[in-house]
Amino acid sequence: MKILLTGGSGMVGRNLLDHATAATHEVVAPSSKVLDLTDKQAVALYIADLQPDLVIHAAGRVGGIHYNSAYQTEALVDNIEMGMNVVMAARDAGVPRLLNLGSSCMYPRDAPNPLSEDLILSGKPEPTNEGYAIAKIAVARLCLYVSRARPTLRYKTLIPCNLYGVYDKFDPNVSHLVSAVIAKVHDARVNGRETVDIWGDGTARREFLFAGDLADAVWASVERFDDLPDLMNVGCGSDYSVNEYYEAVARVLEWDGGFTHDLSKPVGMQRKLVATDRQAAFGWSPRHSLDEGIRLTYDHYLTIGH
Ligand SMILES: NC(=O)C1=CN([C@@H]2O[C@H](COP(=O)(O)OP(=O)(O)OC[C@H]3O[C@@H](n4cnc5c(N)ncnc54)[C@H](OP(=O)(O)O)[C@@H]3O)[C@@H](O)[C@H]2O)C=CC1
Ligand SMILES: C[C@H]1O[C@H](OP(=O)(O)OP(=O)(O)OC[C@H]2O[C@@H](n3cnc4c(=O)[nH]c(N)nc43)[C@H](O)[C@@H]2O)[C@@H](O)[C@@H](O)C1=O
Repeated sequence: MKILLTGGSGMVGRNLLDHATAATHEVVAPSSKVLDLTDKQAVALYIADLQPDLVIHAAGRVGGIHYNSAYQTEALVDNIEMGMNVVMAARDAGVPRLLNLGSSCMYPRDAPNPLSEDLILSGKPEPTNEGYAIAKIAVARLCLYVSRARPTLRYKTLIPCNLYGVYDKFDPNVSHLVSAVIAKVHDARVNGRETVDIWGDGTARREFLFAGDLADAVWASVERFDDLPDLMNVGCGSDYSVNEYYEAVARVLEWDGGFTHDLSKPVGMQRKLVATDRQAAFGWSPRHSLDEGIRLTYDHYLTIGH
């Protein structure tokens, strides 16, 4: 198939391109310099000209809790513009299949865990990523509306839990938990520091999936697209406390220092574990343990000049 991949230079996009299945398709992955997805007309012309069989929308303006709470305008506007432009251009060009990436941030702050797909829009999102969540919900809903109005077009959304992995972002201004902890513990290790700071009291819980596993789930969804539900969580089915993620990184990086807690930092949702019933029924599950994923991510981190 001829596949348009947006976000090909990002963590998810690069893991998708590295996956063996990518080589069995014609994957076209324009960079943001070639195709700015916030430019509605450029996107419409590009997709009408390319006429892909499938679009994988993996582009996004995304950062961890600090970025998303500090840049709510950009998180809302960029993600909603990119998503609307890509979905509407695909619809108008008659692209038959589209796979959109949402996020577990779409779920209401106070929804019961594990978070099942029917809970979307059942309550207010987490304030620290409200703009991002609204954009993600809007684009996921747009996919549903387009498919309902034109049944020959199947536009579906995967809802990944938090992600980490090779090609992740390690800058503390934009990084998510696991990549941030790897950078902080590495810094303590090489500079002989005895303590590392944890944001919050460390009791919040998170589910982190290795990005290589998400890529595998996306390709499995592409290969068995007609069996895929319109909306499906992608997760590892278990979560850990923030404190436990710090302990896991210290274990893998073989650092035996201590931890302090900075209670002035944002904490976000107390828990964010996605339900994996639909994922199990679809017949997919992740392969990497947390320690294996941290090891692979750290090996990558060391290759990029640290
Ligand atoms: N990371 C996570 O924990 C999670 C991520 N997701 C979702 O997965 C997707 C990928 O995330 P991730 O790989 O981590 O993100 P990254 O920040 O690593 O990559 C984002 C990608 O989007 C591209 N992009 C951003 N703005 C534009 C634009 N205006 N035009 C064209 N391309 C643009 C970037 O290109 P460039 O570098 O050129 O700007 C980059 O390729 C996103 O939709 C995100 O919301 C969902 C759940 C968790
Ligand atoms: C995937 C989803 O996830 C994002 O929300 P989030 O899950 O809250 O993001 P996070 O991974 O950055 O934080 C997870 C938890 O970890 C704690 N924490 C401790 N110490 C550090 C630390 O040093 N850095 C960070 N970032 N968090 C820390 C932090 O206090 C919080 O409790 C959305 O913005 C959005 O990007 C989105 O799509």
